[in-house]
Amino acid sequence: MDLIHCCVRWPWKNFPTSKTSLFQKEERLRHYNPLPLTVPAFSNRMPAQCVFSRIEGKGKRSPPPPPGGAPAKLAAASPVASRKWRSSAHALRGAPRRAQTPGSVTYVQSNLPRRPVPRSPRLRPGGAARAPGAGRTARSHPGAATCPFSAKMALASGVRFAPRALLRPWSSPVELFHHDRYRHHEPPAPVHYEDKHVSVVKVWGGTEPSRYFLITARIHKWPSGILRLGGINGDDISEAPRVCPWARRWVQTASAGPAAALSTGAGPSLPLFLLLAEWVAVMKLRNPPVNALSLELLTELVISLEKLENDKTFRGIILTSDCPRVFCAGLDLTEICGRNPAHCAEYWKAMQELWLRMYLSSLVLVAAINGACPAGGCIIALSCDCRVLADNPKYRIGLNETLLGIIAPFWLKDTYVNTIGHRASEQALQLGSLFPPAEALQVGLVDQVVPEDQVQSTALSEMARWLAVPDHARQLTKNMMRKATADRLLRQRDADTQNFVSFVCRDSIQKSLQAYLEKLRQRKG
Ligand SMILES: CC/C=C\C/C=C\C/C=C\CC/C=C/CC(=O)SCCNC(=O)CCNC(=O)[C@H](O)C(C)(C)COP(=O)(O)OP(=O)(O)OC[C@H]1O[C@@H](n2cnc3c(N)ncnc32)[C@H](O)[C@@H]1OP(=O)(O)O
Repeated sequence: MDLIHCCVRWPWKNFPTSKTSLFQKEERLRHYNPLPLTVPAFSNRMPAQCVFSRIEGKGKRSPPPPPGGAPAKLAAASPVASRKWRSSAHALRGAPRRAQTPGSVTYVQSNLPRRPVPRSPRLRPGGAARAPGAGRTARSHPGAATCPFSAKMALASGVRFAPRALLRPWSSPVELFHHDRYRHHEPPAPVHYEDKHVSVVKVWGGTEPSRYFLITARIHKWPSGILRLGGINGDDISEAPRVCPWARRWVQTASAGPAAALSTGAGPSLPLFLLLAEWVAVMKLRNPPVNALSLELLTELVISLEKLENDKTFRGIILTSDCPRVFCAGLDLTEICGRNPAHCAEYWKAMQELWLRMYLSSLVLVAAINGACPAGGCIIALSCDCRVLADNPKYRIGLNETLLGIIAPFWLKDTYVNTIGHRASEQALQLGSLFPPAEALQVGLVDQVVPEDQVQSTALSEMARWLAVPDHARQLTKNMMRKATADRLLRQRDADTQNFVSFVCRDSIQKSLQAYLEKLRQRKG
């Protein structure tokens, strides 16, 4: 099994959603001293992923910070680092204006006016209908002189934003643009911003109401090349054909996870205005040939889930398969065929544990089903919050236990009923139905059926949609919906294990399992 850390642009975890909190933050920010802040580093926990950067002056570029330097320190200080870092604006008040290090990453913010700025609506989406005074707001902002990037962005997009918005360390006009689109329920559209230092070639929005986006940026002052950051299309993170070495390194390390990016010290030195923070793990099942749930794989899955649950950096997991044509073949029949009762018991306990962990996981679990998904494979998928199935008639999904001469235990049945309803489950369970994609969608077993090459990207889109909901509310709701089903197993866990062991150890069942395995092997030949 593989754990791949994949970046999903997700800036909103700490973003105030209610009008009051938004207002409070604005009020605080209004009184910030407009001194330029040198951002010493970044932390993957910072709510601010967007760091405007500018290459100041014509001097030599400063080298990237050494490994274990400021970034590592800040990361170590995390999660309070971001708070400290934000409040450093206060600390700097009254301090002499610092000379900017050429090439250092700085916030684009300066000389903010203290006059009130219209607050609502904060932004208006750009496009043809430019909001009245859009350009004026940005141009008349004294900081605009030293901040052509933001001014131009405002002009180009036609959005009207308060200059102080630039102070908000967790946000940028680009983000605000999308946030606003989100609020107004408008479809996202590519936008184009220009500046002599940086041009954002395109901002690829997700489908509403997701708030992720991928940014393609050209960095003029660096050896030219287009750098695509983000990864909502699944795999664009390493697509950096001709970028400066720092950028390349950052992109490479970023795909290995935030920790790796930090440990090289590559992140903060980049002249990029986008840093990625919130992380989604992509878990790839890799137990060839068919990802049968062996005891080892079950154990691995349980451990990985626990790790990810405990690591507050993660908010979601995309579960998919690394084996061609098969998502998961369900229980590894060799683990229950010809084995002693103790082994069968251990095996079944591991299966229960995995189901309980997945079913009640506080993370968002999205199944990107890129292959056949029978029996236990289907249960793994049903334990997720959302399922995206590749549109291939060979990729069938369902609980086919009866065809093997065995019976789905009550908690498998409950999971089925909770997903597709009683009558459909009654029918499908008795018949051991395996649904092709179109039928699976119709019956409600999966949420989306998409072409095979779009499974991962759709799963990411789905993930963004689920992550758009505040964690606590989503988690409590999930718990409310699923707890009773999980509790039922928790109450009878030992009895269920005994049932399973005595059932599968029966001679008749062993014979039918053997025959089924034999049939599978012969079918191959
Ligand atoms: C009143 C109540 C009382 C008691 C209740 C208590 C307990 C209930 C008891 C039991 C409940 C148990 C619940 C079980 C849930 C399950 O998951 S059972 C497993 C069901 N799985 C299947 O039916 C899937 C079978 N496999 C396939 O259909 C195909 O292999 C698949 C479509 C997945 C892939 O097809 P293909 O790519 O063509 O591969 P092959 O068929 O050629 O297979 C390649 C090799 O893999 C071996 N294999 C396949 N599936 C399994 C498996 N599940 N376990 C182990 N091995 C498997 C196959 O034999 C081939 O092996 P070979 O290479 O030939 O050695």
